[in-house]
Amino acid sequence: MASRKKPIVWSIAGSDSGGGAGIQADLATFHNFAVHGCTVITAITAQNSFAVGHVSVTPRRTLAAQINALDSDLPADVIKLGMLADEGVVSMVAKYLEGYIGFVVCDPVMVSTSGGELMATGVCECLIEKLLPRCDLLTPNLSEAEAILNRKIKGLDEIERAAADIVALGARSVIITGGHLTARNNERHDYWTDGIEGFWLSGANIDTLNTHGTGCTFSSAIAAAIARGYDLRDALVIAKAYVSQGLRMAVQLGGGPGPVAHVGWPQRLADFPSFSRRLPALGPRPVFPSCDGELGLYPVVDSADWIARLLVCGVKTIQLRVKNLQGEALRKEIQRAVALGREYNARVFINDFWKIAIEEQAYGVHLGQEDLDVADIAMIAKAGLRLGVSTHTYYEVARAHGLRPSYIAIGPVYSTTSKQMPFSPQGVPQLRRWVGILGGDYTLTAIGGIDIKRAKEVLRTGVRSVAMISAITQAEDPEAVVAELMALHEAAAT
Ligand SMILES: Cc1ncc(COP(=O)(O)OP(=O)(O)O)c(N)n1
Ligand SMILES: Cc1nc(C(=O)O)sc1CCOP(=O)(O)O
Repeated sequence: MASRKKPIVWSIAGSDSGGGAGIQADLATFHNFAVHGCTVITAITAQNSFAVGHVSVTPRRTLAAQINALDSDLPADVIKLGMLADEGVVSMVAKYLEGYIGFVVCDPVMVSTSGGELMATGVCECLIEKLLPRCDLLTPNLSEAEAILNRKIKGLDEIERAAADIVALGARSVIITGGHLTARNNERHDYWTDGIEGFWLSGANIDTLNTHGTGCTFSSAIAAAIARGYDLRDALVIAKAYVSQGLRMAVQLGGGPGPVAHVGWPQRLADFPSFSRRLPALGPRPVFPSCDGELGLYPVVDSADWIARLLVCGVKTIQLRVKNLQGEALRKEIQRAVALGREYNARVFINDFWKIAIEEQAYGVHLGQEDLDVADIAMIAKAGLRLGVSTHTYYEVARAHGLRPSYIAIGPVYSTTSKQMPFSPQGVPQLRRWVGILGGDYTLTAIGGIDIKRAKEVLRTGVRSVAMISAITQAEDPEAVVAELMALHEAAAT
């Protein structure tokens, strides 16, 4: 018998006879994420796109029988909680979760899109007391967050405080989603926090009436992405993209709001959110100049001597990545690199040292994700420098996308010996996926473990630039390697 490879996700939620929300939305989502969905049906609702007509809460014995049947044979990698109609259901689920060690995502379903009550009065308190402490992530919309906190959330500015207060009630983390209150700059902004750090995810404001099942789909997409091995922050980005895509593709099927569409892994950048630490300000964001065409071969070197040696060979993009100099010696190295760039009409990017790069009027700076926490991004844009940003995951791409940089670096494609990496190689298929998502809007470069042989398959993904350290700087004949790599880039461009 073949061994089990597919992750298992349970949905403990209500059935929606209309097929747009609840268990039905969860299973459609799980299928799209290639995880196996198991269900514990907590209630049967008779509903269509207009209204919830009838709710029948599952008898205790039937609820327990479903849980026991799954627990003994199909244990959950992740559990997603949806409609928990009454205190009995909440208590039984909470009891089961006492012995469960996996990740729990809870969508505190209270009211349907059509306005039907899906949680009895008083159950919210029980949920707060018994379930919240066992939730790794709670995904309330604004009105659910208001019900949990028993107060109105009056503006975008109050959302961060509300989220922190929900965490203080016991949930390990929370993301507050959607609602008219969160629209700004024609985007919708969701806020996540675990009480220690927090961030906003901003996505397109999709103008549709067909929003039935949005919350269920979002929470089950997060659960499925986590079961697939993604980190929580990546799962949030992927799930928001999945829902945006679903809203964009949604069609009206009955007379009322139609269901969110389930059309596979998100593919378009327009559906992906961007990330920001603080509430996005009203008005336009800083603008970075473009890189004036594809970057082509992109050596990353540690001295101005290397820059001089490679620019003579015709290299048109290069990065000074110095880790062992400071003070005047560092400034002199950067000054020389900038001057060489001017002399050879090449793009010279300065890694990390954005202040000196501005002072010396470099062509551009390259920043890693940690640098983004400390660099003055607006100042770099105002000085007219190009910005390149490293990315390794969905969350980091969302963060880069929030800045609209001049280029995005994707890595590591393969494992690298030039840098200690906390990330596994992304691989060529994922690079190809990134080229599909980002390539129409961003200049890209691929980095990490790429040598001449691998450069061929990397360039076949459609990426038009390969960045590399060791394949050039450790080569016996760097000039010959550079000539061959430049020819490969030229061939790929034609
Ligand atoms: C083109 C390119 N891509 C990625 C990196 C890595 O930058 P960063 O994450 O800042 O890490 P360090 O280079 O500082 O170790 C890069 N330098 N260039
Ligand atoms: C500096 C660096 N950044 C990476 C990233 O993925 O962000 S990979 C990497 C090292 C690239 O060196 P080599 O070409 O020798 O593998």
